[in-house]
Amino acid sequence: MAARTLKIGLIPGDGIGKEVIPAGKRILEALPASLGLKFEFIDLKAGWETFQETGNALPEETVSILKSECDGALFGAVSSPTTAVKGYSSPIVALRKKLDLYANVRPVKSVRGPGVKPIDMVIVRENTEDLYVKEEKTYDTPEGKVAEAIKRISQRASSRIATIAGEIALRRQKIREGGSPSIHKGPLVTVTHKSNVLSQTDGLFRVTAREALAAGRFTSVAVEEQIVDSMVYKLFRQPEAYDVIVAPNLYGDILSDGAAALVGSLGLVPSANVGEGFAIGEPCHGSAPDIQGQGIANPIATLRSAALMLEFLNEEAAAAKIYEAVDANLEEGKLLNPDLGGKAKTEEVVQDILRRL
Ligand SMILES: NC(=O)C1=CN([C@@H]2O[C@H](COP(=O)(O)OP(=O)(O)OC[C@H]3O[C@@H](n4cnc5c(N)ncnc54)[C@H](O)[C@@H]3O)[C@@H](O)[C@H]2O)C=CC1
Ligand SMILES: O=C(O)CCCC(=O)C(=O)O
Repeated sequence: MAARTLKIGLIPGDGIGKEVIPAGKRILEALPASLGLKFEFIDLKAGWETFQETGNALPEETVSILKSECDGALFGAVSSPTTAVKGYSSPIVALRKKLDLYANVRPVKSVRGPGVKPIDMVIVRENTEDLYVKEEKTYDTPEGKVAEAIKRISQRASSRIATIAGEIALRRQKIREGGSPSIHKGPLVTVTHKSNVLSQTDGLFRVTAREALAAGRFTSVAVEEQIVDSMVYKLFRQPEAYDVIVAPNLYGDILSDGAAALVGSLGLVPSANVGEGFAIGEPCHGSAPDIQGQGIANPIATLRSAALMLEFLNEEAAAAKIYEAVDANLEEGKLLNPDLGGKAKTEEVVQDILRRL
């Protein structure tokens, strides 16, 4: 069999992005040759440091190389400022839109072990609209300043995100039927929203998602809905109840960081930004300035993001190898980074996982 060569863009960004993306590259390079996969890597720039050097947080070259040369990419994290800086705009938010990576898929899974609450869910977050259209303005009134933001929800985006959520639920069910142990009995998609208050925007998301999931091919998928605030409550009390969650952009972002706390650390939770035939693996965490430069960032979210990217590039066997090696490290629990209560450095965890691969 001729080897398939995948061209992967590497965008470390800022802070611990620079510490974890090299680990993602190394795990791809270390995959067994028997899988028939080869990789070529292209280093690409984006982020706050890039903005300071060039005046542009997302150089046009990065976008054009991703579009014209790459099969996929790994994105670390960027340090976006919390106060407006003229000319700066979050490069990852822009990339998702420019490449039409309409789904942000975030699996959250606990480690198997005695006394550990089993959690195995995927949060499927809409990735192109909602408040992330970033159409904001501030104006003066006699009572002081007022700021406004547009929350845009479209039928098209809501329908396609619910459709991919349904497909992911079916795919998970198929893996279970293949004999993988699971805490879930059948495929379930939970649609989350706040349409009791935002009846137009979240109302459109809710109705459209339910319509998409009513399609014939999803008849085996149970569909539930849950208002986002009580969803947080139930997520914390009964996380094992969730299989696939589909959410508008901002709720999906918030829910997935919350869910990360349930499985031990943001440093464990991966994501993939998925479009038609293209995927960017991206850890859910940010640039973690509080630990940057110490060599202690947990690389696992990035390693799992590399695997997730491979899954969406139809390389499930290669992805499974990475998941197994990571799970073996966590289940043994001897070499853990400080976010999980251990003392290991990033490099030690990477070495341990590479050895298991
Ligand atoms: N996709 C992206 O590029 C994202 C970027 N950010 C940016 O990151 C910066 C910092 O944001 P924060 O709110 O502090 O969120 P953060 O996710 O960077 O950090 C939150 C907490 O989790 C810890 N943490 C995160 N990843 C970890 C890892 N791999 N290993 C061990 N501990 C880890 C951090 O040390 C910190 O205590 C901001 O400038 C923000 O704009 C935030 C989220 C996503
Ligand atoms: O800080 C940034 O530039 C982007 C933060 C993005 C983020 O949290 C997300 O939506 O995944």
